[in-house]
Amino acid sequence: MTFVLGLTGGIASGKSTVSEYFLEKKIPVIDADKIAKEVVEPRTPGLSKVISHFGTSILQNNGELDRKKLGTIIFNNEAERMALNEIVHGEIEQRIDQLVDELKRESLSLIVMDIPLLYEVDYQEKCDEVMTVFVSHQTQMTRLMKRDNLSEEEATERIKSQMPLIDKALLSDVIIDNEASIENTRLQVDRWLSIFEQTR
Ligand SMILES: CC(C)(COP(=O)(O)OP(=O)(O)OC[C@H]1O[C@@H](n2cnc3c(N)ncnc32)[C@H](O)[C@@H]1O)[C@@H](O)C(=O)NCCC(=O)NCCS
Ligand SMILES: Nc1ncnc2c1ncn2[C@@H]1O[C@H](COP(=O)(O)OP(=O)(O)OP(=O)(O)O)[C@@H](O)[C@H]1O
Repeated sequence: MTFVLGLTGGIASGKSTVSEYFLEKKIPVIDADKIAKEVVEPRTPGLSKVISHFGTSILQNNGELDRKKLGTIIFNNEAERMALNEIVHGEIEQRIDQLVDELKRESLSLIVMDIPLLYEVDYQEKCDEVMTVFVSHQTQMTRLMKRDNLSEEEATERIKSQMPLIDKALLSDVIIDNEASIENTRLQVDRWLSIFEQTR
């Protein structure tokens, strides 16, 4: 039986940093952010629906989605965020389910689903365990502002648009503390993997 590990956390808490490590270890990772980008590529039904709702002003000159512009709209307006979620989440979930089915058919022992909004969309039901990548609010703010070049206000809005990270941590089976170095974080993942292998 393939074990499905859900990987979640808050915006900029370090999910990609952890999923890159799983990939280095040759463990397949389904990346929800990547799938979310694919469903709104040029000439997709997803992008057409997004344009119908948000208008052509959310496009760049080359016809691609202006992600920065759409981000500014949805992270500042709950109704617009819910509208976008309503448009794209169905297809994202279908693609994730399809990938999980395909990987399960390969009889792999472990696969990882990296889903930022895992609890928000109730995907814990589809996981054998959930791992939350946790950092303090201050660290999350600092890393988010630096990585995405955001003001304090913009970073706060983005963090507030998600379930509080502490609630995700409390709901999850495993917490990875990503406050210290990346090396330290990797050691915690190693520990989980070694327990996983011993108990299989
Ligand atoms: C708004 C968009 C265009 C901004 O694109 P951008 O390239 O700037 O960011 P990216 O997609 O890399 O997302 C960065 C992070 O933002 C957070 N985030 C993204 N969408 C949402 C959302 N709808 N609600 C809350 N947080 C979100 C996640 O933590 C994600 O990891 C994009 O995030 C998007 O299409 N979101 C809707 C799809 C979605 O819910 N994605 C989350 C994974 S399923
Ligand atoms: N332990 C760490 N020490 C220092 N910087 C870190 C650490 N972990 C991650 N970072 C940096 O913090 C930022 C956020 O990390 P990462 O992109 O992995 O988060 P994420 O949870 O995948 O974000 P998102 O939800 O936006 O996709 C990145 O710039 C990353 O390089």
